[in-house]
Amino acid sequence: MSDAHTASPFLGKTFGVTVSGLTKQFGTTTVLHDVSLDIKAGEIFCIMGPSGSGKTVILKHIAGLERATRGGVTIGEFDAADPETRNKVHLALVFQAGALFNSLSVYDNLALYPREHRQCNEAGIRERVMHALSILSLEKAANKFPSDLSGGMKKRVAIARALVMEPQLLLYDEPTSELDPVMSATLTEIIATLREQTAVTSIVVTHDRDLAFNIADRIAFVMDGRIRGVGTPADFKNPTDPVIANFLNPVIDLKNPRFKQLE
Ligand SMILES: Nc1ncnc2c1ncn2[C@@H]1O[C@H](COP(=O)(O)OP(=O)(O)OP(=O)(O)O)[C@@H](O)[C@H]1O
Repeated sequence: MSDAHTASPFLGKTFGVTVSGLTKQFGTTTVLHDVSLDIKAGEIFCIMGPSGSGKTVILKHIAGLERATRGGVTIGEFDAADPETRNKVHLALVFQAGALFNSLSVYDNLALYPREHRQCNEAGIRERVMHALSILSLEKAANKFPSDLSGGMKKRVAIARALVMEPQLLLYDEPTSELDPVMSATLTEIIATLREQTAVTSIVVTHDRDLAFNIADRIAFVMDGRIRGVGTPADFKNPTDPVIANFLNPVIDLKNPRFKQLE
């Protein structure tokens, strides 16, 4: 069995992701410069970096939602930009906004994908939906509507919905944004537990230092559309690169002209 296909209780397969020389231009602006990453099957891989550095654009290329200007992404042996790949790889996205349908109950939000894809009968769908809800401790919320839920619960529902798709690759964009510290810690545990239970490859775009350092097998730092460093959390405990060090432990200098207006 190759490195790209380790056992997963879902479909018996999970996938590594290779980003090769990925360059992306929007109009005349280049937002990704020759980005290369080798994400192993079953790994929790975090992508960190300042706002606007290109993290979400990388994630969108992995999800097949953007076309590369040069270079590309493969998921296992499949080209991420090929629409057929979505039929071969179960990929689920947990986006910043959660994107739940407000007119549908939590249960129906989760049941939507298997119903649309006619994957099983209603009894089978019920089993999958309730299993996903139980992993996220959401059984009691099944009949509620998104408007009745807190931000943290909506995030958990979004993850449960992704799980119903039986993903082999889970992509998270800022999973802990807008969450209080306790809920952030809970979510961190959930992501780690899911990987333990399902061996799913998880790619997490985040600003959240605690999240990344607690769950990542490896972290990539993206600065101005370029990879600045890749390593384990231990590698970055005391970073030698001053740019990464300043990102992780910013030194606020109130004499800096940027703060003049505050005086
Ligand atoms: N569809 C688009 N058209 C034009 N420019 C875009 C588009 N999508 C992203 N960009 C630009 O690409 C750059 C990187 O954006 P991206 O969303 O990847 O940043 P990010 O690192 O995820 O930031 P944040 O942490 O704030 O979410 C930004 O300058 C953004 O304005």
